Amino acid sequence: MMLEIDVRHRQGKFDLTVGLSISDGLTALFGPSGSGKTTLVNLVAGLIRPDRGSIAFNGEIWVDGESRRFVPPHRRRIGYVFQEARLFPHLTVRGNLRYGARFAPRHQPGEDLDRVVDLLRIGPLLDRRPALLSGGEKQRVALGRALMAKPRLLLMDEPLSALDHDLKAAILPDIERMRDEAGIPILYVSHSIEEVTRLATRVVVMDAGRTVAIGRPDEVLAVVPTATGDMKAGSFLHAVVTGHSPDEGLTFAESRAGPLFLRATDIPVGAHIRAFVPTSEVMLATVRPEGISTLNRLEGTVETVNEAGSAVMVAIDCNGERVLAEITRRSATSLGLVEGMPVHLLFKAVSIAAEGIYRTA
Ligand SMILES: Nc1ncnc2c1ncn2[C@@H]1O[C@H](COP(=O)(O)OP(=O)(O)OP(=O)(O)O)[C@@H](O)[C@H]1O
Repeated sequence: MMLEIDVRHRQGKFDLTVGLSISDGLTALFGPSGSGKTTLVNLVAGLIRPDRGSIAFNGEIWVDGESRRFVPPHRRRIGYVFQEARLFPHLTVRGNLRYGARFAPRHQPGEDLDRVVDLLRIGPLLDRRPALLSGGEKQRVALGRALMAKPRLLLMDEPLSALDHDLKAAILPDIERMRDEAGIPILYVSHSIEEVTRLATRVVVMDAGRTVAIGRPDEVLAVVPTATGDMKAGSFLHAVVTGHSPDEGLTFAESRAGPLFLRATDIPVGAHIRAFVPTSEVMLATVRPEGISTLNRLEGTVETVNEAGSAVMVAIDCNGERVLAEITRRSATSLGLVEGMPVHLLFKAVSIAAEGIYRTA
């Protein structure tokens, strides 16, 4: 499958200009609030008509400004799952699923109910009405209802953001199965690095109506837009929470790179986390520093030294964890940094923002 998007659309002061090809798998649209993710999804769904440009799916033109062609939403055969499940309250789960099948094309029967029920583990819920379901169960049924229509493309706009952490964790494997077994391409909007790293085969990072990075999650998520819309480069350290010290306002964690001291969180001991360390916060030293307040002190080997604008980006391998440090050219020269050189890394506990610490399992 290939979805080709080349559109320009204005909404008040907001201007979206996107040229993008999306293929099979789960493509995550990621970016700060107001960056245009929902607008892009609505353009693909046919809920908004772009000012200019075209959208084509497998060569079938859905929108084209020049020829004024516009295929209405119900003819595109797209499944759409929103933040809230929007189930019919008067129908049982089975009734909601069967309703979805009514939108399957005439010449093709709807998806097999048993298969969808198995895929999403909703068998025990079939005779219940939505009012008696938990948030996570409702969302699973909404996914099932979308699948029953045999969509050619599934759009999911923050489908898990209303769920608490445990419900999210329970439903993520279902979405993975949908991605891998149902074989339907998915365009998935999310704010959560945790969801995106786990689910996406490809990530499109958006900022202010533009695509600013496209690639595999591990390639592009080292550059994350902040809530203010700025781009912030950094690296993720994977660690396990080992303890808390509320009096000191600290959480302790252990990573392959060494012990980490983080701002206090309520993530339980034993949980796996990722901590986003901004490149600008990492200091480098060639000798072990003594008598300083900085709590995080790691050791590693210089992997690469690359010029990045007026600064230098140094990648350091810390026992398998890769940390990026941005330093001035002057510092890089005075330290004599070269590949293979052992270095000490320092960053303060407070240099990792609370929202830069994510639970992964
Ligand atoms: N109907 C509209 N008229 C004018 N401006 C609009 C309209 N709808 C959305 N916008 C603006 O377009 C921009 C993009 O909105 P959009 O909802 O696509 O962002 P988003 O990335 O999905 O954000 P969020 O993550 O908060 O859902 C925002 O600045 C928003 O205020």
